Amino acid sequence: MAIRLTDLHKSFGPKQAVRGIDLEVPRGALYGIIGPNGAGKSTTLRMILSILFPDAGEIEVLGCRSALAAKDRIGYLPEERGVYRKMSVGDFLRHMAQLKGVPRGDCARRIGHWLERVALADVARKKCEELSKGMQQKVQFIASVIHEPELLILDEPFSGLDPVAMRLLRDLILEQHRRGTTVLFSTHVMFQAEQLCEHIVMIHDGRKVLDDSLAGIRDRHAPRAFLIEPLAAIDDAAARLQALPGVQAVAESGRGWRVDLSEQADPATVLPQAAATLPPARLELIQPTLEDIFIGIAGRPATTEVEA
Ligand SMILES: Nc1ncnc2c1ncn2[C@@H]1O[C@H](COP(=O)(O)OP(=O)(O)OP(=O)(O)O)[C@@H](O)[C@H]1O
Repeated sequence: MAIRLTDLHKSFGPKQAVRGIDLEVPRGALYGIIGPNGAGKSTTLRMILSILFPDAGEIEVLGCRSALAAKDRIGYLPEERGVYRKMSVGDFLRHMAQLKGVPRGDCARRIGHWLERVALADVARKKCEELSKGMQQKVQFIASVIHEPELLILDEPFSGLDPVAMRLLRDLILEQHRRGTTVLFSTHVMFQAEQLCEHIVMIHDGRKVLDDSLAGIRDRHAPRAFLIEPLAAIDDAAARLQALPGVQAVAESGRGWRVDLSEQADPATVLPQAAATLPPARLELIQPTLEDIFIGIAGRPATTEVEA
């Protein structure tokens, strides 16, 4: 295991931020920790990194009792972005690389290579404060990988990035994963985890509520809705669909309707009935998103602040 957490607890005054989290991340895995704002993701990551210390529980990182003993083998992109504003980008990256044990003679080559990769080859001499927020984030990502860590921990790596930068970062994270780095990242934007991860850990209110491969999650959370687009317009189509046994709700969607099923209904029974009622041009099951699954577990949308 790259990371092993056992019954981890952390409170801030009366606030129980993390309440009994167990987690095992195998070496080489790509894990996404998801959950709404305030769920306890950053607190968990900070405890893994020994930035915070748990009130109770055990932590093992890369075979060590503490991340401090393995710090040169770990890369970290913190949620609160922090480049040295007055330093040039090149000096900042040189400083970070040397802190992590990159040989002096190899720093310039690695920095040049990475700045090129993130399309920032021309900013090495600029002061960090002259860069946009997204550019600073790319620079900070470089700082987290320049020493070729075995374990890479990224706290909300996509926040504040435009779609092009987001895609670039996603590709770079996948590349790290392919070269064997264990990657653990957090996000409150669930589709980002769906796009990237093979394994999802969902945290809600300081507790782990889901820990499974994406494939396993899909198997366990069968579709509970379908989309139907009729061949021809029919006036009372929505009412006809709503009248079918097992249908909970019907809502207009594009050229047709989204039909949500009640808990007991079997899609294999309802779909043929819907097709007979409303001959379809298109009829397909809607896979639940992680967001839907989260709502199913937590009973509320994932984007709201969760407080105890
Ligand atoms: N240093 C601190 N002092 C007091 N309370 C804190 C501190 N750090 C976190 N908390 C509280 O602990 C809870 C969990 O916070 P945490 O930052 O771990 O959540 P998160 O899942 O990372 O959310 P976000 O995506 O908003 O960062 C929140 O209620 C937060 O207000």
